[in-house]
Amino acid sequence: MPNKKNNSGAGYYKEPGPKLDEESPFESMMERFRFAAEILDLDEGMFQYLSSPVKQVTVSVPILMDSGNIRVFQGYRVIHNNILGPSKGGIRYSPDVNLEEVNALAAWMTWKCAIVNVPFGGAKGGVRCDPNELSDGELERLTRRYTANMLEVFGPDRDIPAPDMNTDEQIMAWIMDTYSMNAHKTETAVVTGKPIILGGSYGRKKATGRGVVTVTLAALNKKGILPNNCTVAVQGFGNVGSVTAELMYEQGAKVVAISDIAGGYYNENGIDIPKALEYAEENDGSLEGYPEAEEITNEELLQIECDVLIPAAKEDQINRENASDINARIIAEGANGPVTANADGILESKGIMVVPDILANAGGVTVSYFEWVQDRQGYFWTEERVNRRLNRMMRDAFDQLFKTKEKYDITLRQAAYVFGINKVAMTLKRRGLYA
Ligand SMILES: NC(=O)C1=CN([C@@H]2O[C@H](COP(=O)(O)OP(=O)(O)OC[C@H]3O[C@@H](n4cnc5c(N)ncnc54)[C@H](O)[C@@H]3O)[C@@H](O)[C@H]2O)C=CC1
Ligand SMILES: O=C(O)CCC(=O)C(=O)O
Repeated sequence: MPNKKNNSGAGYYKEPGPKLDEESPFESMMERFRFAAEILDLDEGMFQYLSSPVKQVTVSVPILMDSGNIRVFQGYRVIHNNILGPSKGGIRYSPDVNLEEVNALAAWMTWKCAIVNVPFGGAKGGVRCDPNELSDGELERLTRRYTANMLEVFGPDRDIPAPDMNTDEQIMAWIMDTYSMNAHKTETAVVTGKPIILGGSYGRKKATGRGVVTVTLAALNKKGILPNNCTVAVQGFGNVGSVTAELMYEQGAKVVAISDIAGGYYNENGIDIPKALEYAEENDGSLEGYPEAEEITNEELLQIECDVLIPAAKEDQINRENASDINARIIAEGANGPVTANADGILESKGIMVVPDILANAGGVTVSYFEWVQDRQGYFWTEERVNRRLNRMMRDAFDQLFKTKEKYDITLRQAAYVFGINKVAMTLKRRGLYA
């Protein structure tokens, strides 16, 4: 018999786990999880099952640097849950990567896959490094050694990585090749976000941004705002931010601000996004020194008066310190975890509609799923077919969560957690782990 939840309230669930910062990504995830657990009346056993990662792997990644010295990096992979299928999630390279962050990102993948209805569990990985300080050769050796140390974790039926911050299709190609060398056969489906020539999917590169735009348009529609009559600010100009800015621009929106790690650029008349893309392309991905716009800070970008704010860089950008200064009508979370749990209530009280990360940026994993399907079938789709199916799945997920929001009279974020967690819990019950 399942344990029955006691009735001592939300505090009951706060018991286990390490002491965390009030605004840590993991604590933000758990805060929302606890809320959804109360609504769903999850019993204690189910609560603990769904909040505990299935597997946390930490590896040392020693590599030979170009200098001839050995340097050892820390690598992580967390499988949060695999009840819906093999676990899925990106790999990030960043000096900030740590186990607690990866735990949060892996759990978000679990709820995200459930929301868009792809048959995957949730995982995430990373290596604590500054890729800007590594040569191409060092980056390749790092990726291959990390993959070699994860051979027992990764696998097309077990756990399938993909790109995330500071990782790209070349890094996915090295992962695929290292895994295949060890499997003694070419195993394209072990990783997604690969180059097309290696079994990648048309549309994957732009999929996350495309999905952000699909749900942003749906949110604008709910607010009665036309896309060609709206202003947009985008934080982050990498894979997610640049594509989102480009596609919103193509929709006729006025993109008034963009930024990257070096700072932001503002033009009240709208930034010419194709020009900005060209500029970044010519400057190694950086917007630094972009002309035809006023320089602003990332903090100022977040406070710009606009219809849609799209944080597409990293976690914890909108928090209890600055949430009351946000002047957008809609926030569409391109990044994972850009708004902390402490900011949720402040944004809600200001009437800002937040399209949460686990819905808004799910286009990436959706097309990763298409890529995995194509690799396993050895039959490849056109870009038009990928984009059409992506738009439909994102739109369906938005509508489903909107219904859940209305049913419980909660925010869209709360609805996303309720829907995702409920689906995983129901699947677990059907599979009979409790028997
Ligand atoms: N690549 C993908 O398919 C997916 C990415 N995401 C999430 O989207 C976010 C961005 O990922 P990508 O675009 O792939 O990474 P990326 O590495 O391609 O780009 C990151 C961008 O953010 C900027 N940035 C970094 N730190 C910043 C800071 N402190 N302030 C302002 N800008 C900063 C960088 O300069 C760069 O322009 C991450 O949270 C990632 O987890 C979510 C779903 C899928
Ligand atoms: O494409 C994927 O499999 C995962 C993308 C990802 O890491 C994310 O959605 O946060």
